[in-house]
Amino acid sequence: MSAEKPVENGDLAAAGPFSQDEREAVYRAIYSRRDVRNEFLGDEVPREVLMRILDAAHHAPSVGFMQPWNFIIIKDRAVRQRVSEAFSRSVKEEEEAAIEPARRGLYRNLKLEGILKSPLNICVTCDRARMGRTGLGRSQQPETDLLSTACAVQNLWLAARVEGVGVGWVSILKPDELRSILGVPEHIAIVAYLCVGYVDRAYVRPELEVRNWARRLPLDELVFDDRWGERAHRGSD
Ligand SMILES: Cc1cc2c(cc1C)N(C[C@H](O)[C@H](O)[C@H](O)COP(=O)(O)O)c1[nH]c(=O)[nH]c(=O)c1N2
Repeated sequence: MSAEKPVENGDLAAAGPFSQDEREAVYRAIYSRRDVRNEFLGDEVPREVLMRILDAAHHAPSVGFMQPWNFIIIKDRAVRQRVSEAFSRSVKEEEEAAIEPARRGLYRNLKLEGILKSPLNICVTCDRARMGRTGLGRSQQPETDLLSTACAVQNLWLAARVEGVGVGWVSILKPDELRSILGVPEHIAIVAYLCVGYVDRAYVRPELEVRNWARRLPLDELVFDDRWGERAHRGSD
């Protein structure tokens, strides 16, 4: 794909607004998407549903249209058992000790993964050399390949939501342990380990908010006008 080609009629189409119902559906997916740990039903997700979700992930934006992702679908219970053990080791040996002592009791009561409870797990990886070492858009920000892969995860998460499928991201795992369990080559970065399965109930607010671990920050405090820290134009827009 290197010969120059002019844009033709038909390469562009009307990009009009969504109808009210369509808008509401998209925002509903965004606001009701949750990180799922414990509510998995265990029923198998049919291949065609899974492929719709992965195709949505595959339509995420990516730097230089690099599409650096791969998706490893993990159903084998023995493999998930090994990942679950790696998770428990990481919690006990490192993460728990890093939590401030006053919050350790609360931390221990949090459920932070559904590796075995969900019927399948997906590991999302990033091939950092897929389009050559530094493709279009990466000369100044090489990490944008990883960011692109995170965009794919978000598409996956939202598409799963509209299919009634819950997703939980587990990052309390050493990438090298995952690499060895899943046979991921050295040059491929591990970006996300996801627990995936049908759910019939979900938290209305983030579970970490419900359990008093953190609260949603007011958007107003996070938005600046023109320069960091400035809120000069608020109310006059
Ligand atoms: C990169 C990354 C990594 C993790 C998470 C998310 C993301 C984006 N989250 C989920 C996280 O706790 C959750 O998104 C927030 O608490 C907000 O809740 P909702 O996603 O809105 O339900 C998460 N949750 C969990 O129980 N164990 C984990 O290891 C992680 N790791």
